[in-house]
Amino acid sequence: GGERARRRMEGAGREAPPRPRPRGGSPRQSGAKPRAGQRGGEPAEPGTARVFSLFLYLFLPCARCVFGVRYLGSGYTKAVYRALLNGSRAVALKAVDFGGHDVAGCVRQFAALGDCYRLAAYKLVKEMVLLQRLRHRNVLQLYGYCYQDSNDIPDTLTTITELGSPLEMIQLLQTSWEDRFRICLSLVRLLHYLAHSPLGSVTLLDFRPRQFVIVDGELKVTDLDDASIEESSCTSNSDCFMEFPARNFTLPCSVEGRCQNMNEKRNLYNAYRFFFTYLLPHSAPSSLRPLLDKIVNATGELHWGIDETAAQLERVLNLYKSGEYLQNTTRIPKTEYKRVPEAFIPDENYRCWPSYHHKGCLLSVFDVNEAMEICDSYSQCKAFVLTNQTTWTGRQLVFFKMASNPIVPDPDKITYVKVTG
Ligand SMILES: Nc1ncnc2c1ncn2[C@@H]1O[C@H](COP(=O)(O)OP(=O)(O)OP(=O)(O)O)[C@@H](O)[C@H]1O
Repeated sequence: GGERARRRMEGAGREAPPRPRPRGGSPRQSGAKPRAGQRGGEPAEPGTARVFSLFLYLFLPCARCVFGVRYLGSGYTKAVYRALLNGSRAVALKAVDFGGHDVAGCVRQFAALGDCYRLAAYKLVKEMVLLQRLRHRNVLQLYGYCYQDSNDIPDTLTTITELGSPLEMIQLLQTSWEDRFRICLSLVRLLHYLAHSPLGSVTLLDFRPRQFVIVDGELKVTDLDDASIEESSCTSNSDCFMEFPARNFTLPCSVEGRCQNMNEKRNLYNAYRFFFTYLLPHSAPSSLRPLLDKIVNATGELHWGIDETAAQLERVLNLYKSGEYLQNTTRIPKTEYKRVPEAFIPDENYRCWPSYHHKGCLLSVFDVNEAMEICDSYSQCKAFVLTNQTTWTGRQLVFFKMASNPIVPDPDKITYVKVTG
């Protein structure tokens, strides 16, 4: 129950959000605080200039840069808020949670709020430094930080990052395989980066789904305070023991006295047990199932490292995107379809699962043949409409309909009507 006890103080006894307060006078002492804005000699990347300029003016009291602060959630140590930067861009603010388990527990024991704050703020600073050094599309982007006085403590730190939405496993299980595969692929790309990061091989000691958020359909890691870079030292293999609830592993101890690839393998097994088993095989295209099952088994047994796992997931992506996964299923034309260009059927929806639209049956297809196959296999389906929208893999979104009347002109769509008889 430690995990549970550790969590959730939401609602009860919550501190007020870090409402930015205008502060009188005292100009910021430069050099006294970590400078998230100093990006050293990192290579320029797209958007760097914009991010850098954000850093520059966020060495400011929070009140000067964020507005409309709203509480989002919290964990053991930190509370997260949504806010508007310059009144436009929505961002996430993270600050030490004075009502959280860490600070409250420490204060109960030591009755020293200032020191307890500093102890907890260490995690926030560590996370900020890691977010700054580990730059990848699946690591939450750090925009900067600001200061404010809070609970009589001067200059408490607030970090400002990209805003995400919490990763809800139940919700994910109800989405299309394509979207679930995207989560697994972003996770594997993240773990590949972490295994080869500029800081060495990084492991996420706390790997539950709540350490991640979704931004535009991609998974990103947000909570890095439990990240570790040190590979365990060992004198024999038995020192390299990894214990999980359902399985244990013993890794080889290298001649240098380090547990070989332990950081990478810990991440990978966690990815298997929290993500792959639930998200990868379930309702996947049948021709991809053998490969997906192989990935799930190999990671569950830790037979592969992250490089091989990443390569195999990229392979699945290519098979899916290129339509190669369809090749051994040649369509036997059961039904004729009449093509009606520049036409749309506004009503006549029926529900299907997993649909991209909550009212109608909106699915992604590789091409018109796949759409015909889908319509052939649903007795309800009497027509379908190709839209000009695509999914993240570039597949076309298609509405399946239970009748073809009324049909209206629409320059961006093509309707196919089943010709019966
Ligand atoms: N950038 C973000 N956008 C939206 N929500 C976020 C963001 N970052 C964190 N959250 C939410 O806030 C919660 C708390 O954040 P975080 O995990 O960093 O705090 P913590 O105290 O370290 O938590 P834990 O005790 O779980 O390690 C997360 O579970 C997540 O749902």
